[in-house]
Amino acid sequence: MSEKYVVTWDMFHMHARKLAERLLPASQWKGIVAVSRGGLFPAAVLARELGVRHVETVCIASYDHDQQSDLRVLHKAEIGDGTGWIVVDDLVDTGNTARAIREMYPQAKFVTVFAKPAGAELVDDYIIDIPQNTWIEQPWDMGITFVPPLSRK
Ligand SMILES: O=P(O)(O)OC[C@H]1O[C@H](OP(=O)(O)OP(=O)(O)O)[C@H](O)[C@@H]1O
Ligand SMILES: O=c1[nH]c(=O)c2nc[nH]c2[nH]1
Ligand SMILES: [Mg+2]
Repeated sequence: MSEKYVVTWDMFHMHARKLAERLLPASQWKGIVAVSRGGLFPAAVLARELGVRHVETVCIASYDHDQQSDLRVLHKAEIGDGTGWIVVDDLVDTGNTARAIREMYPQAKFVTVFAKPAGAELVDDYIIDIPQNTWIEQPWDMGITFVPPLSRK
């Protein structure tokens, strides 16, 4: 990936809240399924904003840091075809994970915070468009580090 898009916790929280607003009224939902691990973060915000207490997971791994590998489903929430459920992930990139989710839960409302063009059409809603050649650096993958002053560079 040639570019980087750095996401702070504040920005992530703001975008996730905006996503929650678009999922009102909350009474239409039976619960939320987080696509673990990335989806756990927006799922917590959606659950809080929508007053949802029933939160499930579908556990999928497809990247070793930034290297894509075979998609592995480690755990699957038993929610039938997904009717009345929100399924949330942090982002859609190539769309591989999204395609697997669609197959598992065809009737669920599948949402993400970020979407790249190759996967954008596979989600029902998302907040921020990101170019395909850009790696999204999520706040849970970063830490605060010392930056030397300009005069010492
Ligand atoms: O559209 P795709 O190309 O499938 O990429 C999107 C998926 O990749 C990341 O998960 P990852 O497999 O890295 O696991 P993690 O959520 O545990 O970090 C991200 O959280 C999405 O679930
Ligand atoms: O942190 C991440 N940033 C990305 O851009 C991405 N694409 C797939 N998986 C990803 N994880
Ligand atoms: Mg993920």
